[in-house]
Amino acid sequence: MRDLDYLKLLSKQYPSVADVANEIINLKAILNLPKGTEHFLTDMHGEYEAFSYHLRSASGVLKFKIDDIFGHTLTMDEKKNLATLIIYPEKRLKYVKTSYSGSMTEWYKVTIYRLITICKVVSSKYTRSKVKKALPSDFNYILDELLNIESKQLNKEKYYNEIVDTIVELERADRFIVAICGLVQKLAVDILHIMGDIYDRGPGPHLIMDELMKHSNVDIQWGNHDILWMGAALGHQTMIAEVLRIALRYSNVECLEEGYGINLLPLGSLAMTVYKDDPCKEFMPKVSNEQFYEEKDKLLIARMHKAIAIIQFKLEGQLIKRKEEFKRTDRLLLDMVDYERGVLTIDGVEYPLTSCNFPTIDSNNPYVLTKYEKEVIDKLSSYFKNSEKLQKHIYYFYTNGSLYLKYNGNLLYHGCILLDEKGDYLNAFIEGKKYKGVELLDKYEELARRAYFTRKESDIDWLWYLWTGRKSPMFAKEKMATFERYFTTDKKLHEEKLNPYFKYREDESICRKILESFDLDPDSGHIITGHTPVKVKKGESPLKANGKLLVIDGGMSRAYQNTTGIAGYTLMYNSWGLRLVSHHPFTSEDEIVREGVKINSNIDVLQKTNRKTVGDTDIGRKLLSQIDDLKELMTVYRSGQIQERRKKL
Ligand SMILES: O=P(O)(O)OC[C@H]1O[C@](O)(COP(=O)(O)O)[C@@H](O)[C@@H]1O
Ligand SMILES: [Mn+2]
Repeated sequence: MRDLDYLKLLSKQYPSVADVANEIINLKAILNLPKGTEHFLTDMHGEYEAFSYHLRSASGVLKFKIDDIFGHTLTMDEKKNLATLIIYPEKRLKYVKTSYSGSMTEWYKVTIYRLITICKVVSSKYTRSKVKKALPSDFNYILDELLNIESKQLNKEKYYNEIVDTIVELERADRFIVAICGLVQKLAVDILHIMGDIYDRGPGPHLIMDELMKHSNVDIQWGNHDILWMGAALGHQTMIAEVLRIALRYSNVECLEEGYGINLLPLGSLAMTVYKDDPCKEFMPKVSNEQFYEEKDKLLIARMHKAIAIIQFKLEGQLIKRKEEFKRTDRLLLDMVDYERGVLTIDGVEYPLTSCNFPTIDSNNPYVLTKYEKEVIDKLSSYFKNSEKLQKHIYYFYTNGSLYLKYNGNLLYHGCILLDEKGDYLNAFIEGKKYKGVELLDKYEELARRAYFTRKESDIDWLWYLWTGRKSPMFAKEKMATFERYFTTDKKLHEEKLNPYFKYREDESICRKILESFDLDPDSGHIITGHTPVKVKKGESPLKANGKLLVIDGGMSRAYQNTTGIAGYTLMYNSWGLRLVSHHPFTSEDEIVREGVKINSNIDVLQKTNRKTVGDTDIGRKLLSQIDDLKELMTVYRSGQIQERRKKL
């Protein structure tokens, strides 16, 4: 029996038996709608165009919907063109107008009828009120009418045709098509799960963030690269240096300067002064669009890249020394360099450095910044802290993100659950207490949130730990061999050993144990993760542990497509089950608009179940408990314990 005070409160919202009955009927009806489609994306690494394509096309699912709806009544080309229009309506309309030889009036009418048909199908999964809320304001009334009448219904056929004819006559067809295509995109997916690593390597993470913030239903599982940016945005100088180093390594200056208004001039001046005669060959940017860069531009970027890398190594050293708890003294590499002989000594073995020009390093005090370096990093950190856009994006990470998520029976996280060599949960001591498994993740999340609220450097240091620490579930590797990768050639030194979890994730019993420890059903649940690109080229499968665990990082990041051999995976979980889609490299929007979408996605059906309804989901369970509350309210109304307040007629 619910508390009477609680029911009194509820009675304010539902003041009469009739109101309660209406709501119960409404909720029960919702429980029987098909489960909404979940769309999982991971490791976008700044690839805005590919991301946007996935979002607009629901990762190829729209193309399949069109096939289902129109079957053989349309040709393959017609279906392809329709899909292209829905994905890129503005650009495709422009293209059609210049290339179509028939009557445009006819084209508009036929196209609008087809779009309405598709829209009806994708909206049929939702309540009328949810669809109404999603309608674009310009065409709210008209779309509501068109979606809810049958064109063949007696007396309505003329009315329906009249609406469509008038839209075309009044030259509103372009805007109407753009609006309805946007609606189809929106309704095709109910919720978007982003499994982390939006940032670094590619040019457009800020654009991805803008797009996500427009979306109505998104959750993010923080990736190590996102955590890095979260720390940088809070003004943490070590992480700012790291963010800039990676950006310069991939010559992504635009994202910083134009996207976030971060002025790189001070760093440029430092680089040109301090490294003016240094060829900086280890720091040449990785650029795929070579032709846009002149040699002198590349050299400038390389020098800035080196300048910030050295600042990063120094600041990291300072952090490691002040934070003994992180147990990271193995990374105090600047102490291990003989600056006269140009060698690095690790565990008694000497490795020659590829170059040894360190004009800002005092060999007796290698971690101290020069006055000039300090001035530059101070300025840069004020730019990061004052970038309004960056601050908004990071706030969004905190409000819509978490370290892991349990959703409809599945467990979602970016990297790993830390295990030891024996496959048991790895213990970690934090602030004097021992944690492992779920508790460890919860503790890390608490620390990440504390950093945002206190903004104390010693708290923000924990974000750095999550970026690269030995026991970080997002990084999941023993160390980050950045210095060695720049300055030594010995491949053994470049290795970054993965946590034993990556061996055990192939083991079904371990994956089941993990699901159970999160209070999830190991029979029906799945673990869904990103972080490690699946080397499809070498025969690796994204399905591990008999399909209990899925790794959906297939390399949306262009920089990793050579390793993976594909352009990424996306996962869809609709009312029929889980479907994994693999993608061929994204070419360009213009090419797709011209040539039409390619049918290049393979779909593997992982689980074909009876059709799931909202009643089978987490939301469904909440609705069921609301129904129970309402039933009790009805009982107390009837027994007179609470008075009904009937509306006056
Ligand atoms: O390939 P890049 O851009 O040099 O980055 C290499 C670094 O990125 C990392 O792989 C981390 O990034 P991921 O989370 O994408 O794996 C480090 O372990 C490694 O040192
Ligand atoms: Mn990652």
